[in-house]
Amino acid sequence: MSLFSTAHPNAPEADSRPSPEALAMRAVHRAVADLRRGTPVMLHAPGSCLVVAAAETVGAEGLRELRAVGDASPVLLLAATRAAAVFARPVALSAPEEAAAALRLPEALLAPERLRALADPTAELLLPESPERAALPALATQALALAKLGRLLPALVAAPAHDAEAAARQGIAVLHAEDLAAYPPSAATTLAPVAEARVPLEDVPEARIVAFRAADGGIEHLAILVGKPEQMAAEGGAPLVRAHSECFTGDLLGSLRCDCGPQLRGALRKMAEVGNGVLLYLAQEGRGIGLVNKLRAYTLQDQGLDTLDANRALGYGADERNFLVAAEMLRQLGIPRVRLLTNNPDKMASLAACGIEVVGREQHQFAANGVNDAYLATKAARFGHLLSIKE
Ligand SMILES: Nc1nc2c(ncn2[C@@H]2O[C@H](COP(=O)(O)OP(=O)(O)OP(=O)(O)O)[C@@H](O)[C@H]2O)c(=O)[nH]1
Ligand SMILES: [Zn+2]
Repeated sequence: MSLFSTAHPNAPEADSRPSPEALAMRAVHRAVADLRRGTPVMLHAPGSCLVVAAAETVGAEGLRELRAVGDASPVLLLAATRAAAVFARPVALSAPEEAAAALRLPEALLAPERLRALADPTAELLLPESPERAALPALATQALALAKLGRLLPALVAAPAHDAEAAARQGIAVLHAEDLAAYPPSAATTLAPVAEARVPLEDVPEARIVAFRAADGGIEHLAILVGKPEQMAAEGGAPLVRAHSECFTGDLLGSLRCDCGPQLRGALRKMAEVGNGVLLYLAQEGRGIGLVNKLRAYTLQDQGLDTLDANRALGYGADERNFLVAAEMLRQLGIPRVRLLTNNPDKMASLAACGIEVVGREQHQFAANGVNDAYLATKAARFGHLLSIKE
């Protein structure tokens, strides 16, 4: 029987439609993918529409499309921290919750390379004229949140619009603001194990890897199981667990800028020593800002900012992670109680808030290496990590 035959046993019923949640998630993914490609998308809420494109990816074609759909000339939306640097002075925000500012875009600035430079604090900012502030359009903060979901710089060309249907007819993805607001929790609940294999490791001969995939189409999260932690949990024990956020540079290349490599290998060695444990390898590169933005943050750190202020200069928060995914993986593995290998009290609180019983903490500190000393000191001083730092 052909896979495409309508008589296929798994063919959907004629009247079966995806659930509202599935449709909402699909709309977010399409919007994120379009922003990453430089295509405009439209955000829609009762009474307002905003058409936006990412300043770092949009090209001439995307700008033409955006202007064809927008009602007024576009402005540039920036996170408040980035706006302050562009205006070369702190931006007075009218309300404390206002985390964004808008900039007028005269024709000279409405060019892809100018927009990229305005968005990116590591680029040289050569402005033909001094920038002026514009009124912040409705849905601006939601639009910037969408850019962050795509791990893009929170910087968007934006124009108010009135007709979502006309935009859809032009092939522009339309996203309801409420679907975007509901997105992060709904994505974590769709996690499911998709593959499992025995993978003997240098330090852990008895290791298994279980890969979990979410319906968000993102990179899979991995659980590395040492020994039989599920059995220990079933008998009421609390296995050793490390929730480790991916760090391409530290984990894979042995970068000296951070402590991730030693923490990863050290956690696995510790679990091998005690006979069991779970290392959750979470696809949360750069504390959730993605590898590209982490590299930008490193450039800013070489210019004198610390790891926290570098994130803020990019328009991101100090730590964009949540541990819903980690909690869901533990639940599905049958491990509701854990002893956590960490120096980060927020990680413990965050897992506990997601329903995991954290019965204890094991210190997970490794000696500074001469390059990461300031990074570790910042973690202790500004993130509240429980590290003992030698003066
Ligand atoms: N944005 C940013 N991310 C970084 C930087 N250095 C390391 N990271 C990322 O930070 C994450 C490492 O965090 P973890 O080791 O999981 O956790 P932690 O918050 O340090 O807490 P511990 O459990 O005590 O290690 C990884 O995703 C790294 O890519 C940096 O300078 N900037
Ligand atoms: Zn790292």
